[in-house]
Amino acid sequence: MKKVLSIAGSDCSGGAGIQADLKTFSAHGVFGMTVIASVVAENTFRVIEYQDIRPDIIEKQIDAVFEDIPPDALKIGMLSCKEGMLAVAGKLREWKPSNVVIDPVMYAKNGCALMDPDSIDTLIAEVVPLADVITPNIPEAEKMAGIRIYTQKDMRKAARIIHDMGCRAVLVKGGHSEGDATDILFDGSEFYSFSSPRIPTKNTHGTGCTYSSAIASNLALELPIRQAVARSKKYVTTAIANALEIGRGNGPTHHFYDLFQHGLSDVKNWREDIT
Ligand SMILES: Nc1ncnc2c1ncn2[C@@H]1O[C@H](COP(=O)(O)OP(=O)(O)OP(=O)(O)O)[C@@H](O)[C@H]1O
Ligand SMILES: Cc1ncc(CO)c(N)n1
Repeated sequence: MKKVLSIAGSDCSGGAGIQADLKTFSAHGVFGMTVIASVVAENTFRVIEYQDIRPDIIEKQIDAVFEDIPPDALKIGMLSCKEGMLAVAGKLREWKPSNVVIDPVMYAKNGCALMDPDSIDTLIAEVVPLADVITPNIPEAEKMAGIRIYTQKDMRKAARIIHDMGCRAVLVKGGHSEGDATDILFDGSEFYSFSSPRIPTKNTHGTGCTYSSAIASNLALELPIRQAVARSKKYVTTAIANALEIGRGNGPTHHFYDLFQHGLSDVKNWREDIT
Protein backbone atom coordinates (compact mmCIF):
# COMPACT_ATOMS: atom_id res chain seq x y z
CA MET A 1 0.00 0.00 0.00
CA LYS A 2 1.22 3.51 -0.81
CA LYS A 3 1.93 5.78 2.17
CA VAL A 4 1.19 9.50 2.29
CA LEU A 5 2.06 12.03 5.00
CA SER A 6 0.30 15.28 5.87
CA ILE A 7 2.20 17.98 7.76
CA ALA A 8 -0.52 20.47 8.69
CA GLY A 9 -2.82 21.95 11.29
CA SER A 10 -5.63 20.16 13.10
CA ASP A 11 -9.20 21.40 12.47
CA CYS A 12 -11.21 20.16 15.45
CA SER A 13 -14.45 20.57 13.45
CA GLY A 14 -13.24 17.93 10.99
CA GLY A 15 -13.68 19.72 7.66
CA ALA A 16 -10.21 21.03 6.85
CA GLY A 17 -6.58 20.50 7.87
CA ILE A 18 -5.26 17.12 9.00
CA GLN A 19 -8.80 15.75 9.31
CA ALA A 20 -9.72 16.49 5.66
CA ASP A 21 -6.33 15.10 4.61
CA LEU A 22 -6.83 11.75 6.33
CA LYS A 23 -10.34 11.38 4.89
CA THR A 24 -8.97 12.11 1.42
CA PHE A 25 -6.11 9.62 1.84
CA SER A 26 -8.52 6.87 2.89
CA ALA A 27 -10.83 7.56 -0.04
CA HIS A 28 -7.80 7.15 -2.34
CA GLY A 29 -6.82 3.84 -0.78
CA VAL A 30 -3.47 5.10 0.54
CA PHE A 31 -2.15 4.83 4.11
CA GLY A 32 -2.32 8.24 5.78
CA MET A 33 0.12 9.60 8.38
CA THR A 34 0.20 12.99 10.10
CA VAL A 35 2.61 15.47 11.61
CA ILE A 36 0.57 18.05 13.50
CA ALA A 37 2.15 21.51 13.23
CA SER A 38 -0.63 23.51 14.92
CA VAL A 39 -3.83 22.85 16.85
CA VAL A 40 -6.62 25.13 15.64
CA ALA A 41 -9.78 25.80 17.63
CA GLU A 42 -12.06 26.43 14.64
CA ASN A 43 -15.36 25.47 13.11
CA THR A 44 -17.30 26.13 9.93
CA PHE A 45 -17.69 29.86 10.63
CA ARG A 46 -14.76 31.06 12.77
CA VAL A 47 -11.25 30.49 14.04
CA ILE A 48 -11.14 31.02 17.81
CA GLU A 49 -7.41 30.56 18.37
CA TYR A 50 -4.54 28.30 17.48
CA GLN A 51 -1.50 26.99 19.26
CA ASP A 52 1.56 26.06 17.24
CA ILE A 53 3.35 22.86 18.15
CA ARG A 54 6.92 23.42 19.39
CA PRO A 55 9.37 23.25 16.44
CA ASP A 56 11.43 20.46 18.03
CA ILE A 57 8.26 18.37 18.43
CA ILE A 58 7.44 18.96 14.75
CA GLU A 59 10.97 17.78 13.90
CA LYS A 60 10.67 14.70 16.10
CA GLN A 61 7.31 13.75 14.54
CA ILE A 62 8.93 14.00 11.09
CA ASP A 63 11.86 11.83 12.23
CA ALA A 64 9.45 9.29 13.75
CA VAL A 65 7.60 8.92 10.45
CA PHE A 66 10.61 8.90 8.13
CA GLU A 67 12.85 6.54 10.11
CA ASP A 68 10.10 3.93 10.10
CA ILE A 69 7.58 4.44 7.28
CA PRO A 70 9.04 6.64 4.50
CA PRO A 71 6.09 8.18 2.65
CA ASP A 72 5.62 7.88 -1.12
CA ALA A 73 4.28 11.45 -1.13
CA LEU A 74 3.60 14.20 1.34
CA LYS A 75 1.54 17.33 1.57
CA ILE A 76 2.24 20.38 3.65
CA GLY A 77 -0.67 22.52 4.79
CA MET A 78 -0.92 25.19 7.50
CA LEU A 79 2.45 26.35 8.83
CA SER A 80 1.58 29.53 10.69
CA CYS A 81 5.00 30.82 11.71
CA LYS A 82 8.65 31.07 10.67
CA GLU A 83 9.84 28.63 13.34
CA GLY A 84 7.50 25.88 12.09
CA MET A 85 8.48 26.54 8.48
CA LEU A 86 12.19 26.33 9.31
CA ALA A 87 11.68 23.09 11.27
CA VAL A 88 9.80 21.44 8.38
CA ALA A 89 12.15 22.76 5.69
CA GLY A 90 15.25 21.61 7.61
CA LYS A 91 13.87 18.10 8.08
CA LEU A 92 12.74 17.78 4.47
CA ARG A 93 16.20 18.78 3.28
CA GLU A 94 17.55 16.01 5.51
CA TRP A 95 15.07 13.26 4.52
CA LYS A 96 14.76 14.31 0.84
CA PRO A 97 11.20 13.04 0.21
CA SER A 98 9.77 12.83 -3.29
CA ASN A 99 6.33 14.02 -4.40
CA VAL A 100 6.00 17.05 -2.13
CA VAL A 101 2.74 19.02 -2.49
CA ILE A 102 2.58 22.34 -0.67
CA ASP A 103 -0.69 24.15 0.06
CA PRO A 104 0.47 27.58 1.30
CA VAL A 105 -2.50 28.08 3.66
CA MET A 106 -2.85 31.74 4.71
CA TYR A 107 -6.55 32.14 5.59
CA ALA A 108 -9.53 29.93 6.45
CA LYS A 109 -12.59 30.11 4.13
CA ASN A 110 -14.22 32.54 6.57
CA GLY A 111 -11.30 34.97 6.17
CA CYS A 112 -9.53 34.26 9.50
CA ALA A 113 -5.73 34.37 9.28
CA LEU A 114 -3.86 31.08 9.70
CA MET A 115 -0.39 32.37 8.78
CA ASP A 116 1.58 35.22 10.31
CA PRO A 117 2.00 37.68 7.38
CA ASP A 118 5.62 38.30 8.47
CA SER A 119 6.41 34.66 7.59
CA ILE A 120 5.87 35.05 3.86
CA ASP A 121 9.56 35.68 3.15
CA THR A 122 10.48 32.48 4.99
CA LEU A 123 7.75 30.60 3.11
CA ILE A 124 9.20 31.78 -0.21
CA ALA A 125 12.88 31.29 0.67
CA GLU A 126 12.71 28.03 2.63
CA VAL A 127 9.50 26.15 1.83
CA VAL A 128 8.52 26.91 -1.78
CA PRO A 129 11.74 25.45 -3.30
CA LEU A 130 10.89 22.07 -1.72
CA ALA A 131 7.64 21.76 -3.68
CA ASP A 132 7.02 19.45 -6.59
CA VAL A 133 3.63 21.17 -6.77
CA ILE A 134 2.53 24.26 -4.86
CA THR A 135 -1.20 25.02 -4.80
CA PRO A 136 -1.98 28.66 -3.88
CA ASN A 137 -5.54 29.96 -4.19
CA ILE A 138 -5.94 33.40 -5.78
CA PRO A 139 -5.38 35.54 -2.63
CA GLU A 140 -2.35 33.39 -1.69
CA ALA A 141 -0.92 33.62 -5.23
CA GLU A 142 -1.40 37.41 -5.10
CA LYS A 143 0.53 37.66 -1.82
CA MET A 144 3.33 35.39 -3.02
CA ALA A 145 3.71 36.88 -6.49
CA GLY A 146 3.06 40.47 -5.43
CA ILE A 147 0.51 41.12 -8.20
CA ARG A 148 -3.29 41.45 -8.35
CA ILE A 149 -5.15 38.63 -10.11
CA TYR A 150 -8.31 39.48 -12.08
CA THR A 151 -8.07 37.22 -15.15
CA GLN A 152 -6.69 33.84 -16.20
CA LYS A 153 -3.83 35.74 -17.84
CA ASP A 154 -3.00 37.14 -14.38
CA MET A 155 -3.19 33.59 -12.93
CA ARG A 156 -0.62 32.47 -15.52
CA LYS A 157 1.60 35.48 -14.75
CA ALA A 158 1.49 34.69 -11.01
CA ALA A 159 2.25 31.02 -11.72
CA ARG A 160 5.38 32.04 -13.65
CA ILE A 161 6.56 34.37 -10.86
CA ILE A 162 6.02 31.65 -8.21
CA HIS A 163 7.70 29.03 -10.41
CA ASP A 164 10.78 31.26 -10.52
CA MET A 165 10.96 30.90 -6.71
CA GLY A 166 12.32 27.40 -7.32
CA CYS A 167 9.46 24.86 -7.22
CA ARG A 168 8.79 22.26 -9.91
CA ALA A 169 5.18 23.15 -10.71
CA VAL A 170 2.57 25.69 -9.63
CA LEU A 171 -1.20 25.17 -9.55
CA VAL A 172 -3.08 28.46 -9.10
CA LYS A 173 -6.60 27.52 -7.95
CA GLY A 174 -9.57 29.47 -9.23
CA GLY A 175 -12.01 28.80 -6.39
CA HIS A 176 -12.02 32.50 -5.47
CA SER A 177 -12.78 33.75 -9.00
CA GLU A 178 -16.14 33.99 -10.74
CA GLY A 179 -17.62 31.80 -13.44
CA ASP A 180 -16.21 28.30 -13.96
CA ALA A 181 -13.83 26.98 -11.28
CA THR A 182 -10.67 26.96 -13.42
CA ASP A 183 -7.24 26.10 -12.07
CA ILE A 184 -4.00 26.77 -13.98
CA LEU A 185 -0.99 24.42 -13.77
CA PHE A 186 2.45 25.61 -14.88
CA ASP A 187 5.29 23.09 -14.99
CA GLY A 188 7.98 25.51 -16.11
CA SER A 189 7.32 25.07 -19.80
CA GLU A 190 3.59 24.53 -20.43
CA PHE A 191 0.33 25.78 -18.96
CA TYR A 192 -2.58 23.38 -18.46
CA SER A 193 -6.04 24.32 -17.34
CA PHE A 194 -8.48 22.24 -15.28
CA SER A 195 -12.03 23.45 -15.20
CA SER A 196 -15.41 22.53 -13.80
CA PRO A 197 -18.69 24.42 -13.69
CA ARG A 198 -18.96 26.43 -10.44
CA ILE A 199 -21.16 24.55 -7.97
CA PRO A 200 -23.62 26.94 -6.30
CA THR A 201 -22.85 26.15 -2.66
CA LYS A 202 -21.45 27.92 0.40
CA ASN A 203 -20.17 24.58 1.67
CA THR A 204 -16.54 24.77 0.60
CA HIS A 205 -14.71 24.44 3.94
CA GLY A 206 -11.59 22.36 3.35
CA THR A 207 -11.62 22.30 -0.45
CA GLY A 208 -7.95 23.31 -0.68
CA CYS A 209 -6.88 20.68 1.88
CA THR A 210 -8.90 18.03 0.05
CA TYR A 211 -7.39 18.98 -3.32
CA SER A 212 -3.74 19.03 -2.20
CA SER A 213 -4.16 15.72 -0.33
CA ALA A 214 -5.75 14.16 -3.41
CA ILE A 215 -2.82 15.37 -5.53
CA ALA A 216 -0.33 13.89 -3.03
CA SER A 217 -2.29 10.60 -3.04
CA ASN A 218 -2.32 10.46 -6.83
CA LEU A 219 1.41 11.22 -7.05
CA ALA A 220 1.99 8.39 -4.55
CA LEU A 221 -0.09 6.20 -6.87
CA GLU A 222 2.54 7.02 -9.52
CA LEU A 223 0.54 9.36 -11.73
CA PRO A 224 2.56 12.11 -13.45
CA ILE A 225 1.75 15.62 -12.21
CA ARG A 226 -0.77 16.50 -14.94
CA GLN A 227 -2.77 13.29 -14.52
CA ALA A 228 -2.55 13.56 -10.73
CA VAL A 229 -4.04 17.06 -10.88
CA ALA A 230 -6.75 16.01 -13.36
CA ARG A 231 -7.83 13.07 -11.20
CA SER A 232 -7.71 15.23 -8.06
CA LYS A 233 -9.79 17.96 -9.71
CA LYS A 234 -12.45 15.32 -10.38
CA TYR A 235 -12.25 14.18 -6.75
CA VAL A 236 -12.53 17.68 -5.23
CA THR A 237 -15.36 18.66 -7.57
CA THR A 238 -17.34 15.57 -6.55
CA ALA A 239 -16.53 16.24 -2.88
CA ILE A 240 -17.88 19.83 -3.26
CA ALA A 241 -20.94 18.67 -5.22
CA ASN A 242 -21.74 16.37 -2.28
CA ALA A 243 -20.62 18.82 0.45
CA LEU A 244 -22.45 18.53 3.74
CA GLU A 245 -24.89 21.01 5.23
CA ILE A 246 -23.15 20.72 8.60
CA GLY A 247 -22.50 23.64 10.95
CA ARG A 248 -23.57 27.28 10.79
CA GLY A 249 -21.00 28.50 8.27
CA ASN A 250 -19.25 26.93 5.28
CA GLY A 251 -20.00 23.22 5.51
CA PRO A 252 -17.30 20.63 4.76
CA THR A 253 -16.55 18.65 1.62
CA HIS A 254 -17.76 15.06 1.63
CA HIS A 255 -15.32 12.17 1.25
CA PHE A 256 -17.09 8.95 0.59
CA TYR A 257 -15.98 5.70 -0.82
CA ASP A 258 -18.77 5.74 -3.44
CA LEU A 259 -16.54 8.21 -5.29
CA PHE A 260 -14.68 5.16 -6.52
CA GLN A 261 -17.86 4.03 -8.27
CA HIS A 262 -17.77 7.21 -10.32
CA GLY A 263 -14.56 6.28 -12.08
CA LEU A 264 -12.03 7.03 -9.37
CA SER A 265 -10.80 3.48 -8.94
CA ASP A 266 -9.33 3.45 -12.42
CA VAL A 267 -5.90 4.82 -11.57
CA LYS A 268 -4.44 2.57 -14.29
CA ASN A 269 -6.50 4.28 -16.99
CA TRP A 270 -5.35 7.69 -15.79
CA ARG A 271 -1.76 6.50 -15.84
CA GLU A 272 -2.18 5.38 -19.44
CA ASP A 273 -3.84 8.64 -20.47
CA ILE A 274 -0.50 10.37 -20.95
CA THR A 275 -0.62 12.45 -24.06
N1 LIG B 1 -18.02 26.47 -5.85
C1 LIG B 1 -17.14 25.69 -6.45
N2 LIG B 1 -17.50 24.87 -7.45
C2 LIG B 1 -16.61 24.06 -8.07
N3 LIG B 1 -15.31 24.03 -7.75
C3 LIG B 1 -14.87 24.83 -6.77
C4 LIG B 1 -15.74 25.70 -6.06
N4 LIG B 1 -15.01 26.38 -5.11
C5 LIG B 1 -13.75 25.93 -5.22
N5 LIG B 1 -13.64 25.02 -6.23
C6 LIG B 1 -12.46 24.27 -6.62
O1 LIG B 1 -11.98 23.64 -5.45
C7 LIG B 1 -10.55 23.54 -5.48
C8 LIG B 1 -9.98 24.22 -4.26
O2 LIG B 1 -9.88 25.60 -4.55
P1 LIG B 1 -10.03 26.82 -3.57
O3 LIG B 1 -9.57 28.00 -4.35
O4 LIG B 1 -11.41 26.83 -3.02
O5 LIG B 1 -9.03 26.41 -2.44
P2 LIG B 1 -8.76 27.09 -1.04
O6 LIG B 1 -9.26 28.49 -1.04
O7 LIG B 1 -7.32 26.88 -0.75
O8 LIG B 1 -9.66 26.21 -0.04
P3 LIG B 1 -9.72 26.22 1.58
O9 LIG B 1 -9.01 27.45 2.07
O10 LIG B 1 -11.17 26.18 1.95
O11 LIG B 1 -9.06 24.95 2.03
C9 LIG B 1 -10.14 24.17 -6.82
O12 LIG B 1 -10.09 23.16 -7.81
C10 LIG B 1 -11.28 25.12 -7.12
O13 LIG B 1 -11.36 25.41 -8.50
C1 LIG C 1 -6.12 23.57 10.14
C2 LIG C 1 -6.59 24.23 8.89
N1 LIG C 1 -5.84 24.12 7.77
C3 LIG C 1 -6.26 24.70 6.63
C4 LIG C 1 -7.43 25.40 6.58
C5 LIG C 1 -7.86 26.09 5.29
O1 LIG C 1 -9.06 25.67 4.84
C6 LIG C 1 -8.21 25.49 7.78
N2 LIG C 1 -9.39 26.16 7.82
N3 LIG C 1 -7.76 24.89 8.90
